[in-house]
Amino acid sequence: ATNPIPIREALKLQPGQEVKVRGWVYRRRDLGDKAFVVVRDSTGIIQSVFTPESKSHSEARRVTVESSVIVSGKLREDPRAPGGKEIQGEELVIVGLAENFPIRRDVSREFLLDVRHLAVRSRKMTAVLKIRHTAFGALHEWFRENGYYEVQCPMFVSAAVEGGATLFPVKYVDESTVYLTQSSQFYLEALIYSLEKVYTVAPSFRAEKSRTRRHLTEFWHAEAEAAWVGLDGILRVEEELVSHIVRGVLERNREELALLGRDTEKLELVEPPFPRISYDKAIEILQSRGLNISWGDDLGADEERVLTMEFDKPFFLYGFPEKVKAFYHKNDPSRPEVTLSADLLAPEGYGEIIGGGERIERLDELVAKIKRFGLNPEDYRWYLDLRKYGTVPHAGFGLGMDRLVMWIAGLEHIVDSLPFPRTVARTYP
Ligand SMILES: NC(=O)C[C@H]([NH3+])C(=O)NS(=O)(=O)OC[C@H]1O[C@@H](n2cnc3c(N)ncnc32)[C@H](O)[C@@H]1O
Ligand SMILES: [Mg+2]
Repeated sequence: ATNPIPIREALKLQPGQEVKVRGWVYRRRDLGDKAFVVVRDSTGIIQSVFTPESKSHSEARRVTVESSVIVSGKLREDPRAPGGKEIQGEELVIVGLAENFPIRRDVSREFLLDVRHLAVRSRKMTAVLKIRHTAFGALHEWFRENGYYEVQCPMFVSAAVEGGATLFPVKYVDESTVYLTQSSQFYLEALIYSLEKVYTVAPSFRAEKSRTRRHLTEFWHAEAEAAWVGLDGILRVEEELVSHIVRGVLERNREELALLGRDTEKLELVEPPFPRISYDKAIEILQSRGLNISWGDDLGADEERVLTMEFDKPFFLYGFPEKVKAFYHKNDPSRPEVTLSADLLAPEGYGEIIGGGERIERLDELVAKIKRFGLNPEDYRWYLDLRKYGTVPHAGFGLGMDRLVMWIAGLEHIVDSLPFPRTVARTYP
């Protein structure tokens, strides 16, 4: 065998064929005078066995875990080997001999986060990254197949979208203070007057003070905005999009979902239409389940978890009271105390993955609400301009991609959904 092939392909070959693979030593052990070297690459693992007759027997006995190697030999059946086949090792070239690899079975979660730059090599992390890859690709697929233009918005901004409490201030080059973006929404609302339907996938930043399983300080945010669309229309977009992504992962990442031990039964149910319940109904359900909550309260992770147990697929929670949502949400003309807003909650206890709804399109209504919320219209000067020049009904949403991957992959904590998480307690490595 001259050129190395992916391990996944090597395992498909017939026993007796010569094969060459390359990658990193996943496991190594001696049994008597035999050296067993399991090699890992991005597609999987394969065992190779070296005997004293093998040309590279001494290399196979001295090579260390995570050394980079090129292994060649003859393929043979062995039901005890991963994938049911192994390489009868002939040659093992050590490309980079690894120092003592610090990650062992018994290390703590915190240590694994401290060495995330090495822990990303694990089979679990590799599986999550492949699911993440599919989810991001399916999102782009759906938006582009449905007439949405991908746009890019600034990361340095001058105003809060989701409240000042979670703004990250940044000392700008001219010594002024600007902020890291919390959401590209306002820029998307400007761009619908050019492209009508737009989306962007970019980091958003929130100075979250609380340590929870679903909050990052830097998260990947897929946001969309569409002109001429109301609340019902944007909910249909959201359920089609999320269903397309889940279907894509079920089609392309069965192996990874299995490696993660993910029960995919609930994911198989994800298809439109998703149930829609009002905020009023949600409060009723929560009170009937004994939670101490009143109409007008915001819903936190605990309340959302209880609600998700009522459904076996994602569901919309719509019609939040004005005071629990940001200022830009349009008030329901027939019931001004509530807004034409909606969150999408993922089942199995995961909760909110999307926030969105219809925006206020009338200038006078928006100025009045900005003032009612104690904000300064001057801080929203250019955002208000959008209502002065041909305003249109429009709606949009923001999908937390890390929360989406956390749910689809069945992860316990959002930090396991992306390679280098940023939380209130971590900005290293
Ligand atoms: N274009 C829009 O309409 C988006 C809107 N301005 C917005 O930012 N809504 S949101 O605050 O609910 O955030 C949207 C989603 O963004 C996710 N999100 C929001 N904050 C976080 C944090 N801190 N960590 C991880 N994920 C987060 C979560 O899934 C939310 O549902
Ligand atoms: Mg939200």
